[in-house]
Amino acid sequence: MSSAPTGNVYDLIVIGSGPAGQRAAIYGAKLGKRVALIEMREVVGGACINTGTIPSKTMREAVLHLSGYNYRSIYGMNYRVKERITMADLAFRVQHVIKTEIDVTEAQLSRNNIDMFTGTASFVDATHLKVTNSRGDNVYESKNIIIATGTKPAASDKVPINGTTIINSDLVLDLKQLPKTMIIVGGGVIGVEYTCMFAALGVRCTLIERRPRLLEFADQEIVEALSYHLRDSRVTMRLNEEVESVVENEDGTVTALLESKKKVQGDALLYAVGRQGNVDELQLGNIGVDSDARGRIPVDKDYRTKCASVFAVGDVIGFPSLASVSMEQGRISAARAFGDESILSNPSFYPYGIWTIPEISFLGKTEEQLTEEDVPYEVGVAYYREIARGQIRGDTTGRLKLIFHRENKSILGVHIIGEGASELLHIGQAVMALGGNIDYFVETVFNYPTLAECYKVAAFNGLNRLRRGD
Ligand SMILES: Cc1cc2nc3c(=O)[nH]c(=O)nc-3n(C[C@H](O)[C@H](O)[C@H](O)COP(=O)(O)OP(=O)(O)OC[C@H]3O[C@@H](n4cnc5c(N)ncnc54)[C@H](O)[C@@H]3O)c2cc1C
Ligand SMILES: NC(=O)c1ccc[n+]([C@@H]2O[C@H](COP(=O)([O-])OP(=O)(O)OC[C@H]3O[C@@H](n4cnc5c(N)ncnc54)[C@H](O)[C@@H]3O)[C@@H](O)[C@H]2O)c1
Repeated sequence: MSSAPTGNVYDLIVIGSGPAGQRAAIYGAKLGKRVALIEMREVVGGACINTGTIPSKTMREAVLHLSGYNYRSIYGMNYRVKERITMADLAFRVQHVIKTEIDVTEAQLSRNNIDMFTGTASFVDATHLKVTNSRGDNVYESKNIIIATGTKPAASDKVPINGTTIINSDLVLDLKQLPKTMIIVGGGVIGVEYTCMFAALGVRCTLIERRPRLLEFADQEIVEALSYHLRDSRVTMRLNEEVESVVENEDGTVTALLESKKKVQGDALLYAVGRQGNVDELQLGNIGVDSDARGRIPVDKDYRTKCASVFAVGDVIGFPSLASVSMEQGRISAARAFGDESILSNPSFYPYGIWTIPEISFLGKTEEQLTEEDVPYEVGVAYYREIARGQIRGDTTGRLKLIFHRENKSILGVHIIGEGASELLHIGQAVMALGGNIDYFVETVFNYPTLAECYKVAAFNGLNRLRRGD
């Protein structure tokens, strides 16, 4: 065993400063422990602040604002806040928010007396880490180590990412100009979110997905509603098609070669076929821990790896790979490391927010899952077009769908597509988590005119169907 200098001994060391690592470190500090956080990048925040969640959600906001997209149903299809939107317009707002988020995060970490070290961490053994940076190596020691190293975009030898015409989700803002046509490979969350943004900017998009449907974990009816919007935005969807390779053409365009021998040409291509865990640098073999082919580390319910002193949280452990859930896993792992059982969090109530245009949000079961499980359910739906706030906001295509048990009327799922979906979902989440049933919505008065009214309308609709025995 290598020993660390006395000053380098901590109660807890966290590797990675994304949402999982930040929350683990702060929770440890709040328990009064001496905590160090190691980050290989020059800036804190991980994929969440620097390349993933925050940039993509800020870009979406800029797209919606500048394109006037949300108000076209009121002022006409030609309504724009700015003609000729450039990548620089989008990057301007994104860089501002990234900088602010980094500042806020650094302040939180330093306020909690967390020691920050820049460098790449690797395991020497179960309680010692080597941290390497341009100035050399240092060894740190702790009885508790939390891996929160996140993921990077999956790559292929046959897809030459060049940062200009062939990009992955880390490089979207490096595009010098908006392409006229764009190919998006992968109909998962990243591919679909960016397709919506580029389509709202007037880019002709072709979305290629090897499975028969997009977002396969979401409710089918909601995905069908989204597909309607994609087609309406002139997106061509090629489902059941796998991209085998991508080539750069002499005229500067790119061509995706499909397994079916078809070819799709475009000005630019976004490759979004999943993510790969950041485990290569960690030397997990030195602590007897394995990762799978996608770089995911197996853990138990407390996020402990096979090596008792080492936990793993966030995207590096796989599904659901969300910033929200990564934060919670970070807190729980730090708590468990010090025998604190006080945080109880039920994964069945974890929500999903997909920032498509319009956005989608859901929690609980889908109709397909309940049918598979032979659960007797009924559905109540409210359409935004029937809700005053929907008309006021100019979103007349949204809908909220409540799924509830036919016998005890407990809420089994809430699925929303439409502006405000991700915020609106939390009402259903609270009722579900607190064990309420659909009667709550019937008996409760909501502010008017708000989208919350959808819950009441959907509840009445569902109960009427139940009575009629539809
Ligand atoms: C385009 C995109 C959009 C997204 N949108 C959303 C969204 O809307 N909502 C949502 O909830 N989630 C979203 N996500 C997912 C979200 O970003 C991740 O779930 C979250 O960032 C995972 O947090 P993490 O802490 O596990 O890892 P990360 O945020 O990836 O952070 C890991 C950190 O560890 C560092 N690191 C890696 N290896 C080492 C090492 N050996 N030594 C030192 N440091 C190391 C990395 O440099 C990085 O800073 C999105 C992701 C992407 C890519
Ligand atoms: N709003 C959010 O919460 C949000 C937003 C973005 C990303 N994320 C997280 O990031 C993670 C990664 O997202 P992602 O979209 O890259 O991965 P993903 O695994 O969700 O989707 C990748 C898609 O690409 C398809 N695919 C793979 N190879 C292909 C090929 N050769 N040709 C055609 N299609 C192919 C797959 O079938 C799959 O549907 C997700 O797990 C998600 O949790 C979350």
